[in-house]
Amino acid sequence: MTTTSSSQARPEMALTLSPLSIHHGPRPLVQEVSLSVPPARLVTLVGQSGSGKSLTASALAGTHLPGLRYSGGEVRSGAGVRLAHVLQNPRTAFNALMTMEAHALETLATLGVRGATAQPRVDEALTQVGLALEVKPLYPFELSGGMLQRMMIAIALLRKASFVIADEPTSDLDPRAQHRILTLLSELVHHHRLGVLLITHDLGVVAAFADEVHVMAEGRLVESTTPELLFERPQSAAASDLLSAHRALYGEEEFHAGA
Ligand SMILES: Nc1ncnc2c1ncn2[C@@H]1O[C@H](COP(=O)(O)OP(=O)(O)OP(=O)(O)O)[C@@H](O)[C@H]1O
Repeated sequence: MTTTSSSQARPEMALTLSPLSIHHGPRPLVQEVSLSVPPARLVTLVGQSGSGKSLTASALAGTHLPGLRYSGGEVRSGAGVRLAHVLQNPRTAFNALMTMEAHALETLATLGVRGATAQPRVDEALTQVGLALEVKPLYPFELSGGMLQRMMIAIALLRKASFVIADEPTSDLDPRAQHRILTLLSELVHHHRLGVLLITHDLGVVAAFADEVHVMAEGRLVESTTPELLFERPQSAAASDLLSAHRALYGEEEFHAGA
């Protein structure tokens, strides 16, 4: 989970990335990609493996990888707005020697919340993400991947993050656990005005949960549209390919939101 800054959130401003390019030596990995994640919207980023989604998302989360050359890519989100980065493999985000409660309390302590006021906040966040309070004394190895994903989201809530960047947050989970996490994120978007950038390989997820979809191919953003239009009239070859692959797996069913 990454932090940009502290103080008061201004949730009316979008999280934006000005045109970003990333090179590895002479090789372009991301080319002139800009993105905007408004509050209360679930924005998805799709594209074939290697198309540059994760590099773009991590740059938006403020992470620049060593050995790569970044140009442009200024991140703006309004003064004091906090971001949370929910990682593909949640286990790497936790300290193996700390309980869930210790993680949560440490998060609150960084915001100056300690002592008697901290405990009810922890319980509230765990309940919000559907985790039993019995997880508090448990260590990361004692929780499933899905529980750890929920815990990452609980920590994002404790940090009062206005935006969550989630890189295939459900790829390790079984379908039911996947659906629960995505439903939770979607509820936070629509009831708490959270802005979410979700990287996914699954156009079924796009159809069911996304407000917007951006398609990447070979390091470029090639299409930005709504899920409805993506399914009805894909404009780019990359979107058509993703759609054909999706239909080959799941059949010809038409788009329906909330599927
Ligand atoms: N640290 C790095 N050094 C060199 N090349 C890298 C590095 N990280 C990523 N790349 C390359 O950049 C390209 C884009 O990678 P990225 O991880 O953003 O793709 P992606 O669309 O997220 O793929 P996937 O869906 O498989 O996660 C790939 O060709 C990858 O091999």
